[in-house]
Amino acid sequence: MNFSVPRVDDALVAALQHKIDRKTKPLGALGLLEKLALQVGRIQNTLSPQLGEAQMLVFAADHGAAKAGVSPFPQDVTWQMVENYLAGGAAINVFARQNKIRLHVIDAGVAHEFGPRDNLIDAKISPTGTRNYLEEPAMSAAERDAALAKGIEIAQRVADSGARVFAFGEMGIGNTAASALITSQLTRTPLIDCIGRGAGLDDRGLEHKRALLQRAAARAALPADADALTVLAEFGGFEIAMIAGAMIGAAQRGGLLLIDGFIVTAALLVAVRLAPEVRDYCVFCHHSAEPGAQAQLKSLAAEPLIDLGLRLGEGTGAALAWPLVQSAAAFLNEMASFESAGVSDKEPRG
Ligand SMILES: Cc1cc2ncn([C@H]3O[C@H](COP(=O)(O)O)[C@@H](O)[C@H]3O)c2cc1C
Ligand SMILES: O=C(O)c1cccnc1
Repeated sequence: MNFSVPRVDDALVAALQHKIDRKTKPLGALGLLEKLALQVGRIQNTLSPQLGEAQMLVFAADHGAAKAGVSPFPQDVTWQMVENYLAGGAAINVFARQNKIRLHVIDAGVAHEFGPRDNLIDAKISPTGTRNYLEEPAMSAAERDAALAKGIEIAQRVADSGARVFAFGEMGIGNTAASALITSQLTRTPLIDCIGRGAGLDDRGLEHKRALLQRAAARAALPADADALTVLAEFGGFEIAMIAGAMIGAAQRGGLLLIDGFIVTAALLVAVRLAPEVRDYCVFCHHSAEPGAQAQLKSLAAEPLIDLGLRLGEGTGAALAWPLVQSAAAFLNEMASFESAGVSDKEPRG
């Protein structure tokens, strides 16, 4: 499999910074939007970046450990929510419609037979979801590699239709637990600091999730320096693996990556271990309320654009932040400069 991603070009950094600085505003006055404009220009290697329509890829899959009680919701909610996406009724449907984002729903391994359906991409790695990592590795090396390859292929296919902006979302009951295990291992953070309430566990449920995940980590007994591929196969899930692949595929095509929530960022931790260059294509959209997000963002040196206290996933944080990304490109392309507007940029001297 080819994980190689080109480095983001820095040939235009000085020219982009000059263009940003000559806009009719005090230096740096557009704050984070200025960094974003510079990043978008660098990724597209132009002073006039064009974003076009954003593509939201929502990957769904089931987790064997869900039946052990790591989530307050039953596993069936995964396929039921996929039906909700297809019917247009979930939060991500609403925000994608509102902000004119194209939604792609991908079955990476949901334990449910959907049959042939319009608007559902069938990329099932297994008809039953991952295995229970409390007992054995969640996936085989072959399954993991198939999921990564499929993710690369899907993102590249979307890129080849002309897309330049990719957002990632997920649905999979139990996937905050898998993400906690991955995050703890790849950022070398104590597991306890990576485990949160997910879809809404109460205090007792949280204690139970902590105990189960400590058991899972003890069973896997990975060395501290275990590589990302091993960690991914150990804890899953198929949606996380496919998102990691899709991130690599999108970056290989020079796309801008909009990163949402805790699970998507766990997938990114895997992707950057496989291809470190992916990091520079990422815009961190929303600061997840899951406690493990702290370790993720620190390890990626990331500063999310917004914090609305969301703890939903589905790509909602990315969909909500998309207009800000558009604003960054718009000011770079459309705002007048001191010269073009005839605005004085200095006190006259002498
Ligand atoms: C109705 C419903 C809709 C959702 N949409 C996203 N999630 C979110 O919750 C799940 C992760 O939480 P946990 O690890 O605790 O199961 C994921 O599916 C995630 O996308 C949802 C969860 C539910 C219940
Ligand atoms: O931050 C997330 O992505 C998240 C948090 C809780 C539940 N589902 C997703």
